[in-house]
Amino acid sequence: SVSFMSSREVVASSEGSRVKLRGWVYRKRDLSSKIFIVVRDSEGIVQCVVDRSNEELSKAAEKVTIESSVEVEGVVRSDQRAPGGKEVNVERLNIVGLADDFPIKGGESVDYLLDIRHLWLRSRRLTQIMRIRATVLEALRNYFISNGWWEVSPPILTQSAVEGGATLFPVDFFGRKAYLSQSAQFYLEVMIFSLERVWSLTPSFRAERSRTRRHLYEYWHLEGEAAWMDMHDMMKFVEGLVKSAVKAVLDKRQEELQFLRRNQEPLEETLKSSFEEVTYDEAIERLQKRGFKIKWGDDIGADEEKALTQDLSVPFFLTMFPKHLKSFYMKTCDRRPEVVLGFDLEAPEGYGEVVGGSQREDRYDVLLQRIKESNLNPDDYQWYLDLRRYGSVPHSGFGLGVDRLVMWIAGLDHIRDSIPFPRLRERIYP
Ligand SMILES: NC(=O)C[C@H]([NH3+])C(=O)NS(=O)(=O)OC[C@H]1O[C@@H](n2cnc3c(N)ncnc32)[C@H](O)[C@@H]1O
Ligand SMILES: [Mg+2]
Repeated sequence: SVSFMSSREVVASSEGSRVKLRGWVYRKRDLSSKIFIVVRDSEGIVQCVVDRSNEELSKAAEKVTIESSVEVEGVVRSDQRAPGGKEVNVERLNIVGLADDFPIKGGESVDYLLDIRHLWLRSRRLTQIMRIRATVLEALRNYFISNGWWEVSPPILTQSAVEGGATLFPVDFFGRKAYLSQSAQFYLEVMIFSLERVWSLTPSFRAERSRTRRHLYEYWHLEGEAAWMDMHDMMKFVEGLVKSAVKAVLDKRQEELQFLRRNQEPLEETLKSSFEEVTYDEAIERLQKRGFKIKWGDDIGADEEKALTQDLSVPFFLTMFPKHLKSFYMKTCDRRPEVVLGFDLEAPEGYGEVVGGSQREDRYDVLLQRIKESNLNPDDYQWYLDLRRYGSVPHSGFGLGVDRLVMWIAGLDHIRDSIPFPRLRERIYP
């Protein structure tokens, strides 16, 4: 007997082949002499045709509803009008699960579609995006592993604010205050004294004040930390990491990029170019030339990032920030103590920051001073300070926003479509 084939295999089968496929009813058209049923599976769609002259088959075909799960058996026939140029002449149709009236018919509001995200994720557009996301994740993991970095598993329940107290989500931990992790960084810094080069992929949580198209409240955070590497060493590694993800999508997800009508030129150019380093000083000058009322020491926010990246096709590094703009753990520049060895990777086409990283302050007394300057309680960071008391080493690290990287590579307008279940200011359902 014939075994089940994917929609891709069916469309690739030659005329006259007998095939069996299964999936969900994506579209249905009821005509006088035929009923067209388009079946969707994880690989794509296939048009199946029921001839009305077959009464028993027609009864089943009339009964089937959108998103019903079905098994189909029949013979492949070429027809240029059908998706992929092939269709199946149905000889057997088994309704596995008859669907209720499917609530998505087209034209629904974004808010309503987010309310039924658990059903909207079946849509072809989100399915293409989730395949791109999976390929990005696979490439990122493989890049670390193939370069000999060790995956570690940091805690999510923590008592340390890494990126400031304003975006912490507090958790009641049996009467003690804890927080959902903003970043695994400090725990990765522990691990470099044994494994030297480590990485983790975890959810990070940010109680963001601003609602923008590139902020989630729970996002997927790929972080790396390495002993002996300085800021520029780490920037070189990050460039290779990001390029590996872009290359994987260009090589393996062409169908999806074309379905999304993503202009691939910037991605292709990214692979052919090296990422420029633009210092904060230079960025301020560029913004002033563009008419921004900005001076040295001001923050470079979303609008400024957009202006700096809008007309570019290749990511670039923004480096050497004023100390007061950045986190306490960043190492100050010996030549310019008012500047820290921090870097952000800015994605082109207006997407902005996708990676934040730095060389870390490895001197105990300077780090302690920076903690105090930042109005933090040194007692909360005693274990982190300890790392500078027992064989401290120069070291650097970074955090990459997976959802932001997917948003840029797939060319999305809003970060919410880069992740299956976006956590937004008003949304933790479904
Ligand atoms: N190990 C490290 O050195 C990471 C460091 N402690 C850190 O958390 N840096 S970061 O705050 O810039 O966040 C890193 C990246 O994490 C992403 N990010 C940061 N915040 C968000 C939100 N709210 N939504 C989505 N993505 C976000 C964005 O791409 C940032 O560049
Ligand atoms: Mg940042």
